[in-house]
Amino acid sequence: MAATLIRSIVRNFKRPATTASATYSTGGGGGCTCTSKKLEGKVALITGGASGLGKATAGEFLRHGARVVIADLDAETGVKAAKELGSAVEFVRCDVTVEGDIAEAVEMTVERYGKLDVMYNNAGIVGPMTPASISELDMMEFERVMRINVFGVVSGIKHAAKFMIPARSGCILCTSSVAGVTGGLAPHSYTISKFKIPRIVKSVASELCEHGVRINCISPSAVATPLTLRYLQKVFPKVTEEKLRETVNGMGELKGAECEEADVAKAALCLVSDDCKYVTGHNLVVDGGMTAFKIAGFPFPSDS
Ligand SMILES: NC(=O)c1ccc[n+]([C@@H]2O[C@H](COP(=O)([O-])OP(=O)(O)OC[C@H]3O[C@@H](n4cnc5c(N)ncnc54)[C@H](O)[C@@H]3O)[C@@H](O)[C@H]2O)c1
Repeated sequence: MAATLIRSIVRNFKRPATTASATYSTGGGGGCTCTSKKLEGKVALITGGASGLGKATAGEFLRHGARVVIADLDAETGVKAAKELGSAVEFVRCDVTVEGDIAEAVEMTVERYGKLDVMYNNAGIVGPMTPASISELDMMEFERVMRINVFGVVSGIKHAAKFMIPARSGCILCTSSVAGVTGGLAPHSYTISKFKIPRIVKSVASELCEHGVRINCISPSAVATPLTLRYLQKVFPKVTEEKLRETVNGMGELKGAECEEADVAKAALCLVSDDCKYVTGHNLVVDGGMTAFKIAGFPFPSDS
């Protein structure tokens, strides 16, 4: 993700990004255009829900009738986000690298609402952008990224499953990335951590199936969120949010479509709602065709 963005930014500083007119989603801008509420009466817990994709998904779940608990490391942003989103949202401070925090967030949700229908393990970090070479990888940093992006996800699955298995219902979602679909899009630590998520999901789905519990993951391409901006600014300190949005929107292969947080949120909604009641162990890639691209002139040169 990060390396592709950097290449794209460099290209875009030289030539203006193609302007696109539509979005990946049909509703655009985060508003719900449907008439039926897909999560009416459901209770969802979202890690990393204070910002970016987690916050956008919290908003989408709310619009569809869910009550949402945001679990995040950043208490200030989390409290602000919960206030902004409304009274059906609560914040709980939680560090996903601490198993006890996850266990408490799940227990608190079940105590308060009597159940847990949706567990969304979304919290993640990119980690350092450098070094580029595996031969210089900082193993402490590698461990830190794995602890948040992998340990945190497995821990979230474990503690949600404790309630969902006896309830014989529930749905777990995890965030991977296109960086976990094809190599070379992001630093090694991030890439390795994201490659693990679809495999974890397959492994766990094989057990949870027999309890009527679904588990899937979602793999977005680059979206203009605080995470993307923060990390790009480490390489290009002058990159603005506007420039980032312009660049991200020029990255997908799908013509006439722009990528927004809402596209990921709507795909997440689809996976956790009954629209996908027969889908489990799946990795839904939301990338505007980025990982399905065709190399120009291959296999037949354009002038043949
Ligand atoms: N933005 C993108 O382009 C993109 C693309 C593909 C995948 N993703 C993935 O989507 C997820 C969300 O990313 P985002 O872009 O919304 O980022 P973001 O930085 O906007 O939000 C991530 C949230 O996770 C929280 N968090 C970080 N460490 C935590 C911890 N130890 N415990 C609890 N919360 C913690 C942060 O406080 C933050 O609120 C991540 O897993 C990321 O890898 C993002």
